[in-house]
Amino acid sequence: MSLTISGLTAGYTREVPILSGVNLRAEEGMVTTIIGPNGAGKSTLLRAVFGYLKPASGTVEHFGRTVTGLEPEQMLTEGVAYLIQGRSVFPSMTVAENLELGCWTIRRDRRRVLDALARAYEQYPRMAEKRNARAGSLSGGEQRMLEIARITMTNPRTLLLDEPSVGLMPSLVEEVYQQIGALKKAGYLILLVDQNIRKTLQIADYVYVLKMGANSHHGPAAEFKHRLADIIKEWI
Ligand SMILES: Nc1ncnc2c1ncn2[C@@H]1O[C@H](COP(=O)(O)OP(=O)(O)OP(=O)(O)O)[C@@H](O)[C@H]1O
Repeated sequence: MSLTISGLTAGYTREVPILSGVNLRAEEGMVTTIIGPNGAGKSTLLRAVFGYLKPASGTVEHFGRTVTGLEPEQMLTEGVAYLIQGRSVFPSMTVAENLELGCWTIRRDRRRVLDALARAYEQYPRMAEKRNARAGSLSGGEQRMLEIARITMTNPRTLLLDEPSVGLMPSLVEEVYQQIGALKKAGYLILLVDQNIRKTLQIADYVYVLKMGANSHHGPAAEFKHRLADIIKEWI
């Protein structure tokens, strides 16, 4: 099962397309990473897949269903979750309340919400310990853990992760990547964008390089570890 993007063209205005005919295929149980120079359109691609931007053309298929142009709420229902770039916890709300906010698509079914909370506490014991603490009192790494836990509350199959390690000190980056490793083991399809290319290549199975909104290279991560220096030279 896969997420397949074909010929996707999208932008923030009609006049200026940022993505021009992007193709990508990401598989279940694998981490697919998108790398490229600043402004290449990596975050824009995730936004266009999740429905924050309407594609001008092209298609997105998720686990055999066409999901092109659906709204973000519909994408959640389709089993796609999105970790947005930057901080997204509500600092004055508790950890438990933040997690409940992640239950958007199942919010009317209290039983399912409670089950989802129980699952999250089992998977993230630190969140269980701090369930009544204000999210703003957590460390930067714990806040990121809360954000990742929150996007799994609706039981998605696919996680779109935009810059999960940005702004974190190295030991916390390590923690976040361990978490992503655990999510991969759990079988999620993960599409990852992160400035920390070295870390992404350690965890990735497959790599796509975007340049100026279009495909440049792609291949198994193992190949990229040797070619990375040459590829980055091309960006400068
Ligand atoms: N909200 C926005 N409105 C208009 N243009 C935007 C917006 N966000 C990004 N852009 C433009 O879209 C292009 C691609 O940006 P995007 O953030 O997708 O690149 P990126 O590859 O993720 O870069 P970075 O690694 O720097 O985050 C850039 O030219 C950027 O200026």
